[in-house]
Amino acid sequence: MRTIVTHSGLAPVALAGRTTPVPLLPRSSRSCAAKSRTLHAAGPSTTPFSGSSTPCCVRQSVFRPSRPSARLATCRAALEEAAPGKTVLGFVGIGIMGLAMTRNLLKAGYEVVVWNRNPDKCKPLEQEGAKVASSPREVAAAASYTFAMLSDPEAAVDVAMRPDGVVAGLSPGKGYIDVSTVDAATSSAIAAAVRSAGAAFLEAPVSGSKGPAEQGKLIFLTAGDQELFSAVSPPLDCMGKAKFFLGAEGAGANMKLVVNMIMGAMMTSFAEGLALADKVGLRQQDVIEVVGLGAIAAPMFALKGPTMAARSYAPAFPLKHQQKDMRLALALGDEVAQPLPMAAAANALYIAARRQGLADADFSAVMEAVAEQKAEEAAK
Ligand SMILES: NC(=O)C1=CN([C@@H]2O[C@H](COP(=O)(O)OP(=O)(O)OC[C@H]3O[C@@H](n4cnc5c(N)ncnc54)[C@H](OP(=O)(O)O)[C@@H]3O)[C@@H](O)[C@H]2O)C=CC1
Ligand SMILES: O=CCCC(=O)O
Repeated sequence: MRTIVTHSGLAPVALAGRTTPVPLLPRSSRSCAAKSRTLHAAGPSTTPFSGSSTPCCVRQSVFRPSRPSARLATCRAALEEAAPGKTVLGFVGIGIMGLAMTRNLLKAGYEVVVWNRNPDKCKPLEQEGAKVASSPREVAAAASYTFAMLSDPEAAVDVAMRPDGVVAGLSPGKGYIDVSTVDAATSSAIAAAVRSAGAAFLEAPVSGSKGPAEQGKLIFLTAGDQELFSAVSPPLDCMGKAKFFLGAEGAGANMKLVVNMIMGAMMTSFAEGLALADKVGLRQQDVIEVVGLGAIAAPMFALKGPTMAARSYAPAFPLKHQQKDMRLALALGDEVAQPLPMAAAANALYIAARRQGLADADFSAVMEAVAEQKAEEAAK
């Protein structure tokens, strides 16, 4: 597992529901007890709990308000490194990704307590040894570290903060790791609620889809409490091939939105290319092969091209989630006055595909919106 501890020089913080970059004050970092595989890629990172007894990899000053933060006041319990046979893990949100990720934790020998809104989705995991809880609170109360993989910001907030939600089951010494794709403000709000319960928070959205989730080859884009990052590194390593610690919470969410915005626009461009090729009598299979041999070759094109040519869209990454990510990325661009015209055009196509009833199909079904648009244009 590749581990990278880095930071961007700007720590995203949520202010009045917005994500605002705050400059980090430069200071030399010092490395202590760093894991041998930890690579300090780009300078210092943020300091985790000041009162923690666990050594951190890097330390630095971060601009903070003069009032002591809730984080420093409440999060003092040391976090134990997770280990199979010793640590109980929780997982809420057993969808496409949650199912595959939990399976890898079970395979690694962890005791796992799970919850899903639709309890039927927990049944296969129960047969594989997971315990099924009746609420998110029950999961967090039973587990040392609880992971969440939920659809969108609304679901993430609800599962964390409802009366029988995760936060109600947390206490000092526990941690909450939200691996859902959400915006930085949502993540910061959840982080504040988690810390007010005395627990630690890590946002850890993932790059990689159903296949990498099944193969334990996800890429974790984490930020938040670095001590929790260290404590849950063993389970992260069961589920992924690389993990980044990017600084204060918000940085992981923003990184994920940047990556998925690029991916979403790449997919629409690819779909347009396939549609145009078809219109001018080229074989789509030939286009896929030519693209795969040149400078714009991409694993995504190789994986999705043949099924797009066959107009078959079994969901690995549901289109409604890709459209949500485009929406969140555009909102982020709006906040920081960054024009994103390509992403905006791509987003319109994902919206069109949703209107065609393709929200639950794979995001490559945006092909149908492209083809439809071309047909409409031709009819004009
Ligand atoms: N699929 C992929 O390739 C990837 C997805 N992601 C991100 O991971 C997250 C999950 O994706 P994925 O597993 O594909 O999606 P799914 O649609 O398969 O799963 C969504 C999960 O969220 C739960 N959920 C939705 N709304 C609520 C709610 N209001 N209260 C409680 N639970 C709720 C669903 O419960 P229920 O079953 O009851 O509906 C389900 O467990 C998303 O944020 C997505 O963007 C990130 C990387 C890759
Ligand atoms: O959020 C979904 C990402 C899908 C992928 O990285 O392949």
